Amino acid sequence: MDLKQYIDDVKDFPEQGIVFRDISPLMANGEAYRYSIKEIVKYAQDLNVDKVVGPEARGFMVGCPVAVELGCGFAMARKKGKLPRETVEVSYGLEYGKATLQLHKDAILPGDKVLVCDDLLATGGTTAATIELVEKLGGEVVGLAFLIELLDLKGRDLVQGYDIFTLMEY
Ligand SMILES: O=P(O)(O)OC[C@H]1O[C@H](OP(=O)(O)OP(=O)(O)O)[C@H](O)[C@@H]1O
Ligand SMILES: Nc1ncnc2[nH]cnc12
Repeated sequence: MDLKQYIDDVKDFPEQGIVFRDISPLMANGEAYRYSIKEIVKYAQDLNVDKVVGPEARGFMVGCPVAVELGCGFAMARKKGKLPRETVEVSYGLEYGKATLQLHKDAILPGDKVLVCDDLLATGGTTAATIELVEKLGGEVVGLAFLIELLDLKGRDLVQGYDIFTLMEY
C-alpha cells in the first residue's frame, strides 16, 4: 500500500523551516491505519514482546493498537507532570524543542522485553529518552517501530545497536 499518500506535508509548522509530516489523514483512513498497525505487528511477532511503550502523544496512536494485537501490555511514557505515581524521568531534545518524559516506576518489570512504538523518528531524541527510561527500570528494548523515518536527521545514529522498523522514509 502506498502509505505516503496519507501523509500531509505541512511547511513551517510548528516553527519556520520544519516540514511537519502529519499522520492525521492516515489515521482517518481505516484501511491505511489498520494496514500500518498490522505491518508493525508482523515485524514484532517473533520478538516475544512483554510490553509496548509509546511516548506521548502520537506514540500512543501507534503503540496501543500494536499492543492490543500482540496481546501484551502498553505503558505510557508521558510528558512531565501527567503521571500520578512514582516515576523515573529523562530530559531530551527533539527536532523542534525540548521536553521531559516520565514512566511510572512499576510500568516495566526487570527483564521485560519492550517494543518502543512512535509515529516518527526524526533526531531520535524522543526515542533515545524512551529507551533510557525503559532501561532505568531494568527492561530490555528488543525493537523500535515507527510509521515514518526522516533520514536527514539521522535519528538512527542516536539509537545505534537497536533493531529499527519503519514503514515510510523521507
Ligand atoms: O526524533 P525526535 O526529534 O525526537 O522527534 C520525534 C518525536 O516528535 C514528535 O512528538 P512531539 O514531541 O511533537 O509530541 P506529540 O506526539 O505530543 O505531538 C513525534 O511524535 C516523535 O515522538
Ligand atoms: N518533521 C516532523 N513532523 C512531524 N513530527 C515530528 N516530530 C519531529 N519532527 C517532526
